[in-house]
Amino acid sequence: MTPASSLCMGHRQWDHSQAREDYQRETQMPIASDLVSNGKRTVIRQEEEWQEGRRVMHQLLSGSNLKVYAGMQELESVDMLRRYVREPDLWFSHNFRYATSVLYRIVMGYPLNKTRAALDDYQRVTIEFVTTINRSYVDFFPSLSKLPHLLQPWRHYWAQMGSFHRRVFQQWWDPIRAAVSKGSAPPSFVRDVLLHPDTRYSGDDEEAMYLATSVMAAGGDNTRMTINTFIMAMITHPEAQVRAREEIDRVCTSGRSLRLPRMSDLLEMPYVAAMIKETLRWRPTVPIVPPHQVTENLEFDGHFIPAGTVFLINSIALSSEFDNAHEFQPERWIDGSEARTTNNFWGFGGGRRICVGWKVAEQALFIAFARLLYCFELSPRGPIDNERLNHQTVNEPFPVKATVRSAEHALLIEEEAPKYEASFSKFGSTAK
Ligand code: HEM
Repeated sequence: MTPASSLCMGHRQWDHSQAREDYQRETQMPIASDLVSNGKRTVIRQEEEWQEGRRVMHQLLSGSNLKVYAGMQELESVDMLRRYVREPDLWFSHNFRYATSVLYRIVMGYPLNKTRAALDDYQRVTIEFVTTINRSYVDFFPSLSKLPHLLQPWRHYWAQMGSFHRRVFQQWWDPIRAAVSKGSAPPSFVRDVLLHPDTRYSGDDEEAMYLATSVMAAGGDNTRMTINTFIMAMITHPEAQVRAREEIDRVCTSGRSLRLPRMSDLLEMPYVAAMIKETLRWRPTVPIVPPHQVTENLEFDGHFIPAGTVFLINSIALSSEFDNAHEFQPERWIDGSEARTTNNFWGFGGGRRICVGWKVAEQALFIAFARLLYCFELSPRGPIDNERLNHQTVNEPFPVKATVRSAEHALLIEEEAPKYEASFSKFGSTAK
């Protein structure tokens, strides 16, 4: 991959370019892909190896599956709200737990029954991988990886990181694999799609492990970071917080009767829906999408782009094209398509490689945003620099005060909690 020049295409033609669906990744990344990912993390796999995984992952976008996932997301969000009430200072940790639990239920089928140490390892793996992409000069000049190993002093460091990631994945995968083989696994992406005989997935056990854990990691961590960004937006733009809450109150509060927002409220809450795009525009969760490659000659906006051209989607540049780009203004997206998150929007990438979990993410974010705002006032608990999101830290990234809005809201959360507990204890353990 050799980016030779830079051409700013802008965001306005996004739908046009996306519709061509002719992007693939043929770019080699000897560090991020080969050494750190054993060549098997789907998001940076090359076209041919990637296709089989993508065929299988498409099930994540099916309407009937999304309904099941919505139930899981509603359930897990109740646990998140309860944790916010009990330990408000650990808000960032509750966001992480919610995002990870949702993906664990979807992919592996179980509620999140992991120890703190296992969760920390898992988060470290994800953060390490994400910060590896586009980081090493070897990935920009892949021919360096053809040098004799003795002349590649960087190899050892990255290979060790890759071994650690593989070990952690194995610890998460083995129990699920065993439960599926024994016939005791609950419904999940792994049981019902990936390892199901009808799917005829052609990868071996290791391929399956990387696919399942890639989906979990890509989905969980991007969702976590986006919720953190949303919290930052709320504490620095109180007017947006008030406006969203008014919209949610209109739907969920009637006199003294309260109910939690539901997934089915999405169309009734255009401002909250628009917050999804605006959060991802304001401070993009994936600032630079992994490289794409044009597979046929393309005439685009007066430019000729030959087949084989490698290009990057630079989310930060696209985001800054807007009026008042540094302001958080969800209303800029209210055009009737605010609830369809990939319409005219690049935050989930594009073309054939577009994020396969964007609908899962849309649901997870909507329910988290709406429920957090319905139940909590969010404000800064110290000085804030809204450009420092500190996504890479496992500690509090910026100081936040989350205050439950009233005793009635706290009670509502407690009343919903037994449903979550029941779903957890059915698996032989209780929520910690
Ligand atoms: C706010 C949350 C999310 C953001 C911002 C996000 C963003 C992205 C981006 C930018 C890409 C690369 C697309 C491209 O190359 O054009 C991607 C790929 C991917 N995402 Fe997401 N994503 C999110 C949530 C999820 C969720 C919830 C899942 C799983 C359910 C998921 C699974 C994946 C996978 C598996 C890939 C690789 C797809 C492939 O290899 O074909 N993501 N995501």
